[in-house]
Parts: sequence; structure tokens; C-alpha cells
Amino acid sequence: MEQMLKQHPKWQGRAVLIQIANPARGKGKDLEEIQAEIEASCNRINETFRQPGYEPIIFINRPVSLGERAAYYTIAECVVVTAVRDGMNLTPYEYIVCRQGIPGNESTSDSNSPKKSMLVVSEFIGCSPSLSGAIRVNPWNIETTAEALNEAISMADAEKQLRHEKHYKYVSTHDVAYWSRSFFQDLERTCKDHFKRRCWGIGLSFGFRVVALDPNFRKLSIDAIVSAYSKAKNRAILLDYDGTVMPQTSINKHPSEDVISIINRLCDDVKNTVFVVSGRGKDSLGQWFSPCKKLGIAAEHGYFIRRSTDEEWETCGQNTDFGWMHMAEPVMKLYTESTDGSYIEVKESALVWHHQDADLGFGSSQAKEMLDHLESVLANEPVTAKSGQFIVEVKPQGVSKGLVAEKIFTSMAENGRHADFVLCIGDDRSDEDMFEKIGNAINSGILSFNTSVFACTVGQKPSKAKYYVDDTTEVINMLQFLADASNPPPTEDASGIPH
Ligand SMILES: O=P(O)(O)OC[C@H]1O[C@H](O[C@H]2O[C@H](CO)[C@@H](O)[C@H](O)[C@H]2O)[C@H](O)[C@@H](O)[C@@H]1O
Repeated sequence: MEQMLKQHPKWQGRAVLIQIANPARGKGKDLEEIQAEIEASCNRINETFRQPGYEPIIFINRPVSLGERAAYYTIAECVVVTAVRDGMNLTPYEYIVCRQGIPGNESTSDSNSPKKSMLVVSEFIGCSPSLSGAIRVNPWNIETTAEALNEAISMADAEKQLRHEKHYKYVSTHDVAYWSRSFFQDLERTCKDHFKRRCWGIGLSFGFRVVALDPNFRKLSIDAIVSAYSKAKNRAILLDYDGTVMPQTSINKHPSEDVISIINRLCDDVKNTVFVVSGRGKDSLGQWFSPCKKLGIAAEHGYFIRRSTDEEWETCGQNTDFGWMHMAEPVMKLYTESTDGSYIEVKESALVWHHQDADLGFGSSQAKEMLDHLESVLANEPVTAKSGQFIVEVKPQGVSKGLVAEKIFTSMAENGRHADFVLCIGDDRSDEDMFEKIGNAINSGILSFNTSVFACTVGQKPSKAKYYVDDTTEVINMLQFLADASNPPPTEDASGIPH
């Protein structure tokens, strides 16, 4: 408020903030300090901007009954909720209902005139995403919050009415009965197959959770995969990078010499089509895997694909408009400013917010909120926002590792080499797109009925993959067995004829 009166002096002598301090539920030194700070701020603002008959802040520091609160809401031009951390927060909903009033109540002169209301809400409160007409602010940013207050009270009446109508429609249709019904529906949907599943306790301490796994989900047996591999004539091998052949905890992200050598031995077998399918950029992957001449690489989730080092990168031509980056980046910046250790990675086709180095709990709760926020801001843009291992990524719609898998199988079939063995390994949310595509590939005719399919996730967790291995060491060990079972490259005699 102080900043708004400074930035927009026209409101001095006119705008009043009724600051209702709800009685605190707890006690303690911190609380006393905060109360003293609020009181001091109110006094300072009033002393600076006070005029005869005008006090900019009315500070109500006592329990306020529901009736009195409703009376304030009814007359307020705008409600401001700038909590830096909160749960759902029902204040904006109560305000909207109070501004709408009771139908047929003639107690006010303008009871039949169109209703209007304005909300300035913190992006950190739970109800924020449901209020599409509210002006959303990061309360840590005082200047933009002050601008939002000015914008709210300066807005044309017609606009205030439209926003109010939208909010009232939402609040009146999403009542407590709606919420309870939808919770029950979600619960029923989620638990539908639980009786068929096996439940496991995973992790320790705060990381402990119970996961329900499909009874057919099992550890990948090296004997079984080596046996199927040996019998196959046309094999597709799709490997994710981070968390699959590269441990998530490694500081040095270059593939090890072992990995390069195993991949080269797999690529050397003429029966094999081997791809690294990763979210990483083409320059790093291209450089890291430069010793693997015959390796295919799908970078940035398949936005770029190259079949070997002899070929040029192909771009997935669907999306060339990246205007959405100008909308997504400011949102990511807001969260970066309030989350120590986080940063933004700008790729050619995507934006990624990383929080691996942030506080574990705070980073992941910020990631969840940011994902919601991005989904609402980018609702009409041709993009998808998804979370992964310590990341939230926005990328063009239609670009997915699932599509990469489909392209690989289709092009093998077009070259008369229908895959009769598929190994696809990944650890992350983005790899689930491959597992899903592979799961449906036989029914959709992309793979034939006699294909041996090994979709495998890294770590025991709910997945669309049928198999799991425990960690990257097991992945590399298994690939080593496959490399050992591979045919070496044909040798050439002195005349250059391969044998
Ligand atoms: O598809 P992947 O091979 O699993 O790649 C996914 C993302 O990899 C990179 O992020 C990962 O490494 C970061 C450190 O280098 C780490 O902070 C993050 O938590 C990891 O997810 C890459 O930076 C992203 O662009 C990829 O999408």
C-alpha cells in the first residue's frame, strides 16, 4: 500500500486499506516480532500519508466476527491476499459471494445493478489457479504488487463486472458438495485396481511412501533378455541418458568410457538399431557420443533426431513458433527468485527449471506450484509443461519420446527390418511416453505379435514399463551382457570385401 501510494500519488487521500489481522493460532517470539512490525508499518504509512479526515490504513487487530468480515467484503472495491505461503485460502471466495449479495435483497440501492469485484492474490495461495480473473502477484516483489493494486482499483467497471461474473460462476458451481464429490471420484478412480496390485513401502523418513505396483511388474531377468536378444534378427535398443546410463548424482555428466565402449559394441552388431533418447540438447549429446559413429540420437525429447554421425540433425518440423517462451520464462524467473539454488536452462526448443540444488522439500513444492501456474498461463499455447527428476520442463506439444519410439519402429519396418526385439530403458516421467507407446504398439500394428518387448524402468516405482532394474549400475551390467552376446562387426579382407 505504501509503495502504491508512492508510485501513484493520485490515490493519496482516496484509497484506504482495511488491514484485518486474523488472530494468530499459535504463540511465540516470531509472532510478536511480526505483530510489532505490522503495527509499526501501519503507523509509518499513516504518519506519512495522513490528511485531515483521511487515514490510508485502518488496522483491525482483534477477532472479527463473520458478520463484520462479510460487511467489509461487501463494501470493498478490491480484496488483496498477499500471503507468501498458504493453503487453499477461502477469503477470495467469501469476498466474491459477499459482492454478489443475496438475490432479491433490496437493502442496498444498487441491488439490481451489475456486480463487480476485484482480486489481487498471491500466486502462492492454493485458490490462485482457480481465479482466472484475479491479478496474480509474487508478494515478494513490492513494486509489481503495488502496480497490481493500482491496476485493480483503476480498472474499468465493465472489466470488473466481467471478472466478477466469471469468479462468481466458478464459486457458486464449485461448492463444498462439488469438492467432496470430485475427491470421492478421484479416490475411486485411483483405487479401482488396487486390490489387484502389490503394495510396497519405499524410501526412508520423509521420503517414505507406499506404492501400489502392478502384479506383473517384475525385475528384468538377464537370462531372459539375453536369450530373447540372441534369437532376434532386428533389434531396437532405446536408451534414456540421465538416470539410466548416467547416475543422477554424477557431477561429471560425460558418459564413461565403459558406456561408450558398450554402446559401440551394440552398434557394431548389424542386427541392432541403437538410439539414445534424451531430453538433453543436441550439442552436448552429439559431442559426448562423437566416438559412437553408428549411434542414433534423439535430443530434446526428439525435437532433434540424427541416425548416425554421418547424417545431419533432422528437426521435428511441427512447431516453429516459440513466442510462448516469453510467457513461460517470467513465470520461471519468479520462482527462481524465491527458490535458492534453482536456475533456468534455455534449450533450443524448451525451457527447463532445475531445482536439484534447492532445499529438497521447498524445491519440490515450488515445482508443483510452478507447474500449476505454467499450465494456466500457457493453457492456449501449443506446449506441454511436465515435471521430471528435479526439473519442470515446457516443450512443444507433440514432441515426446513416445513419438521418437514410434518413428524408430516405423522406419525399421519401412526398411524391411520389422523389430522382433525391443529394449527400452528409462527412469523418468518423459520415458513413460516411450513405455506407453511401446505398450500399445502391438495393438496399433507398429510392432508385430512376435516382438519380444522389454520396457524397463530404473527403480521400483509405478510405471507403464513391465520390468524394472534397480539402478544405473544394473543397466550398464545388463547392456554389457547384451554386448557380449552381440556379433562383432564384419571384418574386411585385403580386397575390402566384408566377411
Ligand atoms: O531425458 P534425460 O536424458 O533423462 O534428460 C532429462 C534432463 O536432463 C538434464 O537434467 C538432468 O541433469 C541436471 C544436471 O545436469 C539435473 O539438475 C536435473 O535434475 C536432471 O533432470 C537436462 O538439463 C534437462 O534439459 C533434460 O530434460
